[in-house]
Amino acid sequence: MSTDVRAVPVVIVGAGPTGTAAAIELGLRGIECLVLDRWEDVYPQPRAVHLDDEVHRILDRLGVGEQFSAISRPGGGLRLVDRTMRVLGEFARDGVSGANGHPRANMFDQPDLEALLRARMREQASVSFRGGVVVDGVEQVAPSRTIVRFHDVETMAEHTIDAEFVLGCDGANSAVRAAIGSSMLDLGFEQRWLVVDVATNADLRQWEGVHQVCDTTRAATYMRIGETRYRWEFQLHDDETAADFTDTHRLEPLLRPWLGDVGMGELQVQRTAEYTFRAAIADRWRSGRIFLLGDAAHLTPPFIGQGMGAGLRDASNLAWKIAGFLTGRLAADVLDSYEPERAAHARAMIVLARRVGVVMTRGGRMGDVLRRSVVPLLDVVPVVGQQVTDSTTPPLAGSPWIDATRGDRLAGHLCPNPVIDGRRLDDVVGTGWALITTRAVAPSAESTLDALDCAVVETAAGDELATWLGRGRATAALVRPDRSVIASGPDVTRLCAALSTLLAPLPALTSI
Ligand SMILES: O=C(O)/C=C/c1cccc(O)c1
Repeated sequence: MSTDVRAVPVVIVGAGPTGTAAAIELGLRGIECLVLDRWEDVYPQPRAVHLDDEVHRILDRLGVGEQFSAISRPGGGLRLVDRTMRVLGEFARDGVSGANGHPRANMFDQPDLEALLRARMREQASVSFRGGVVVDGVEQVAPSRTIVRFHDVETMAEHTIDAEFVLGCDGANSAVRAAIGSSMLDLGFEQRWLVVDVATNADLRQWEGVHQVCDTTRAATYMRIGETRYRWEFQLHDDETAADFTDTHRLEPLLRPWLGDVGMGELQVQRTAEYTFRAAIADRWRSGRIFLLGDAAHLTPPFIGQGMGAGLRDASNLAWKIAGFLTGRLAADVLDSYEPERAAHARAMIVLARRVGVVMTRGGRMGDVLRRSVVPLLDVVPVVGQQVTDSTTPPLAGSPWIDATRGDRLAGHLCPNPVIDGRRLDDVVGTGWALITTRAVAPSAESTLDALDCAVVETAAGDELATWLGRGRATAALVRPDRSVIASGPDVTRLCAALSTLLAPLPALTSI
């Protein structure tokens, strides 16, 4: 056993997008953390392909938003088609979302995004990364002390480290989840699908959104994810495996409906792989100061492209809370808000994805007939109809850190991100708290907010923010570092008072 026991405030297990995002968020707040991963480099194969405009804002806050725009391609939205490609329903997402300031659908190749995140993580002075290691044990020995044991894959040298917090971002087979005795609750969806990634210079001339083929005999998904990159997914029959589709003769009949006059010889098949699409959520996301994030906490079928985004939302929800606690500015109860806020949101997105999956794949011949009326179906199932159409995700709820007292119409919602004097609100406000108000702030409240390091954004009638406040029947809104509204209302003084009960002032700078 090595004797290199040392301590670090936060250990992050897993350097996928969720773990890296959490590390960057903590690093930007000066929190020391150690990130451990089985691999030195990012996994080179394509996987997730879509993030929405809300999650693009998270990437902005991490400092990789512009780079992400450069490696991603705006998507056209979602189209449900039958097996003859007749359009059953279309949910267009072309154009930039007014609220968030980014394309509502962003298509990309996961290794490209992971490379950006890794590079950004390495820029954080307080973050260390150790690849080529496997975590063997995570044991909380005292309320603020967890021992993480890991070994070097190459040398087999064993190490231990003390952490105050451990973030399990270690994926679907999470060792951290097992260590805290949490189990995945099956939410009733499990299907084997074939995933086919193709590169080609040929233009397939298809609609630029995601095509979901609703067909009980062979449900399928097609989408363009880059200038020269395309993704197909096909439900596998019970007697099939991905190995049956490695040669182009077997693949051609599957791809042909989208190829027009493009020949198979013009396509480079980058990868065929089998995935089991599941809907599941962890029964507990936390034990003491050990937390689960990303696929360790939830598995979302890919039919609405919300799987990876859920992990980035977890990181964005939790990191400021841990940093606030470790710097003494937030009380420990802020940590209690992570699981209720994120579990309810993740579950809603899983259920929505599962419903789209069911519409696509189940019901036999009668199901095919019913799917012809899928548009009315989406109208009558509000969560599917409204969310698939709007591409907005549900407001956060369920914790005292969202003060959704009766009548507060904005609490839990993301605040908009308009351009103010040439800069987006998120750039103006940075990584901290903000008060958005249509009324001038009284000097006493202003000095309170200043001591709390809470930015004040005054907005005038006719501005986008003022219109948003007006729709919420509020004149001011208090916005958390993750841009969710904690409370809104007509009384700035009450909001300031509320913030002072939650947030300690910045420590005064001591002069020498
Ligand atoms: O609703 C959208 O805009 C995108 C949906 C989507 C994205 C990626 C993969 C999918 O199967 C669906």
